[in-house]
Amino acid sequence: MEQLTIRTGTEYPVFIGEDVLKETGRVIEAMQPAVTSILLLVDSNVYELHKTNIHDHISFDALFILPAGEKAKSFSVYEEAIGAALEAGLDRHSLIIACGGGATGDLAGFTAATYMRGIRYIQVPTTILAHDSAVGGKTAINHPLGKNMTGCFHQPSAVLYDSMFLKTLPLREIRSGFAEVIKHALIADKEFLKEIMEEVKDLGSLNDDFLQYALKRGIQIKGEIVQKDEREQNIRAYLNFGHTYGHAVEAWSGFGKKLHGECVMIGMIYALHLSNKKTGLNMSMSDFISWVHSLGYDIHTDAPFADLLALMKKDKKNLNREIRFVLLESIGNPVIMNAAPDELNNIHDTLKREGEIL
Ligand SMILES: NC(=O)c1ccc[n+]([C@@H]2O[C@H](COP(=O)([O-])OP(=O)(O)OC[C@H]3O[C@@H](n4cnc5c(N)ncnc54)[C@H](O)[C@@H]3O)[C@@H](O)[C@H]2O)c1
Ligand SMILES: O=C(O)C(=O)C[C@@H](O)[C@H](O)[C@H](O)COP(=O)(O)O
Ligand SMILES: [Zn+2]
Repeated sequence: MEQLTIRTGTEYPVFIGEDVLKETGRVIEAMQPAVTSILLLVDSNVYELHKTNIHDHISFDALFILPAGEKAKSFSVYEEAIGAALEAGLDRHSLIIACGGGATGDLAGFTAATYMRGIRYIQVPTTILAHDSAVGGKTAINHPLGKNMTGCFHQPSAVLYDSMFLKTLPLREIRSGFAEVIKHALIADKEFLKEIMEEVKDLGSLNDDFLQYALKRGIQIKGEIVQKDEREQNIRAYLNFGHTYGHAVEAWSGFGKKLHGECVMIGMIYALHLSNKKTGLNMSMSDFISWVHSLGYDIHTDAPFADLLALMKKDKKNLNREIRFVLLESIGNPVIMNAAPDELNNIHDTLKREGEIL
């Protein structure tokens, strides 16, 4: 087990590796002021698959089982979660534990952030993708008009990332989650990207040690950015690389139909092409894209550009009605630039015409 520390407005530990779940009791006992009661919010699939371990290592006063995956990030489930907290009698010194993937973490974090104007929560991430979502304190639910449109920044009190959970992940979820690992490499660390591209040839047989290393490196990269800009006033937007076009595809497809990481991969390829045009990024796209294809990513959407544009016009990064994209000047060097609808349309058309990706 390894420990990282995230220092934002508050400071919290991230435990990562084997047997981390066993630390839950110790972590909660150390919290000040003392925790009065605990509500566990858990993804339904995770609860079915890991019930014994969850009951053995997490003690809680009330349990609320969430619909699996993205369905949890809705206004109706949010209302139910607040209801569960009220029925359980949670007070201002109570604790919510989020056990599941990014959807569970985002919903549980938002519930904790808003229940009685804010109580503490702990993240127990169970997916590869959640190396990203469990750290940094972005919480949210979706709106049909856009992804994560209602939410706030609320840092967890601790993150307990036990590798045992990852053993039951379906390949499609491994692939989705790994897109965010690749994102962290692209925005911050050229050597890390090289290592990943050399090491990872088959996402169905990832080496355990390499995976732990890659998740830890991803968390470090995210942590370094979030510590400098907790509330996305400037450089935190780099973590949104691939998300402008990606979130539009995700919303257009109907939340949960295409997975978040699948859409981020589409969005990253789009953003790399846009970077080639706008920043002069000098990157061999064909090597990268053939590696991405070999890992089984389906880089295809039927979404018409006009629909995606309407969604991108609502992106949270936009200012003064200008669409702002995170682009790369080189691997590891992101930059934020305005992008006009015409140039975005050109990239979309070119990629379609070449049949290369979209
Ligand atoms: N807050 C942030 O900073 C942040 C960062 C990245 C992504 N996100 C959000 O995270 C969400 C995606 O998260 P995700 O990819 O973890 O997906 P998820 O939470 O939707 O879970 C994906 C699927 O995997 C199942 N699952 C979870 N853990 C499992 C396990 N250990 N074994 C077997 N099945 C398991 C779930 O039941 C679900 O069906 C999106 O809503 C995205 O917007 C948030
Ligand atoms: O932590 C961040 O900041 C990110 O942008 C990480 C993203 O991977 C994540 O999907 C996040 O939820 C997107 O945030 P949003 O502000 O675009 O909704
Ligand atoms: Zn993301």
